[in-house]
Amino acid sequence: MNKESRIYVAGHRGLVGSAIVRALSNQGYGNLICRTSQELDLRDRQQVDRLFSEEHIDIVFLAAAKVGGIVANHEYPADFIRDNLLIQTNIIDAAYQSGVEKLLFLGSTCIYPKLAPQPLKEEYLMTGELEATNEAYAVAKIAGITMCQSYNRQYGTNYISVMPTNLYGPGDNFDLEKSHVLPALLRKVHEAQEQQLPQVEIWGTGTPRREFLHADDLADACLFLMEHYEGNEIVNIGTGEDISIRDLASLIQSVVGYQGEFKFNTDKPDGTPRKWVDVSKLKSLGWSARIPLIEGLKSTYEDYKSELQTISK
Ligand SMILES: NC(=O)C1=CN([C@@H]2O[C@H](COP(=O)(O)OP(=O)(O)OC[C@H]3O[C@@H](n4cnc5c(N)ncnc54)[C@H](OP(=O)(O)O)[C@@H]3O)[C@@H](O)[C@H]2O)C=CC1
Ligand SMILES: C[C@H]1O[C@H](OP(=O)(O)OP(=O)(O)OC[C@H]2O[C@@H](n3cnc4c(=O)[nH]c(N)nc43)[C@H](O)[C@@H]2O)[C@@H](O)[C@@H](O)C1=O
Repeated sequence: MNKESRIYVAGHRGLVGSAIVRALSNQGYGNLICRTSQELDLRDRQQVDRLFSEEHIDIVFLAAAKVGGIVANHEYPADFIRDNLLIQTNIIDAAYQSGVEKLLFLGSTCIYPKLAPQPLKEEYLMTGELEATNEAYAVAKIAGITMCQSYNRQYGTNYISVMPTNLYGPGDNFDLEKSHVLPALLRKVHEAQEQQLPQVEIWGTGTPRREFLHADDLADACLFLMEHYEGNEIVNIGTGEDISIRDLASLIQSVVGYQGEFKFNTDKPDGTPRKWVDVSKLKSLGWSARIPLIEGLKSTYEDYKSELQTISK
């Protein structure tokens, strides 16, 4: 990858894709190719082939996917497996057919078994049963990883796969039914504060533990790996520190300045008990996360409030 490379960021309006575009622009990569889902439906192979034949793409960041929180994954498994298999298969194969130099595929730490030993090492892939709430999504991600590895072996391509932990940041999805926990709790606590509500509902027991990485750190890691890593082995991306959902809620409470209480709705699923990421491979390559959770929460909350102001104008 060099500063003249023609770089396609699939999913450039999403949480991850927009952070990758910011990072590429900040580092002087000027030839960026982007399409919204309205302009190009990545589930349609003909449309994908047309993009690759017209744009002479050198590099691909595959950050387009159907993404959602625990309940969305659980309720719409068919949509998650179909859309993700189509999007990633179309892009990976079109990239091969058109001679793309290098591609980065975004997986997720949900590919690891539900009860894998902690912290999650890359070698735990396919060593046990997946978490039921996101099995369909995880199977699609595992297919994407295997597809990249198989193309590398058979066709000599240079495709890498990264497994980020739970992400957050500006431009996240704040829809209460479909989003992940961090944006959902920021919104719920903010609205409870505004409306002076005494309680905020938290799904599940509050005991599951998750690791949260800011999207700008993730994007920085993706660029670093595209510049410095080649290989068939998957690479975890995280901070190496996790937190319980209950403690995350308390942290958000302090950021928003909310005085009310939390009520735990145990009719909602907990999901995987823990997803603590082993980041030793990434560290040994020379990269570590920089944005502390509390700082990332504060800036994401400020961003959320400015978005609300823009919408209300
Ligand atoms: N968010 C997280 O916590 C984590 C995310 N990841 C992975 O990172 C990647 C990006 O996730 P994230 O940024 O959070 O997701 P978002 O939902 O924020 O963004 C996804 C993007 O994909 C695009 N997209 C979806 N369907 C189509 C389609 N049919 N055709 C064209 N474009 C489409 C959307 O485009 P448009 O806006 O134009 O509609 C959107 O910009 C995914 O692979 C995800 O699995 C991994 C671990 C954690
Ligand atoms: C990134 C990752 O994201 C998903 O897996 P998940 O980590 O379980 O995601 P989540 O952020 O939705 O929940 C984390 C925890 O938080 C609890 N929780 C409390 N209150 C709310 C709440 O209000 N909303 C949500 N969404 N969760 C809540 C919730 O019950 C759970 O215990 C998959 O898409 C998976 O495929 C994937 O890759």
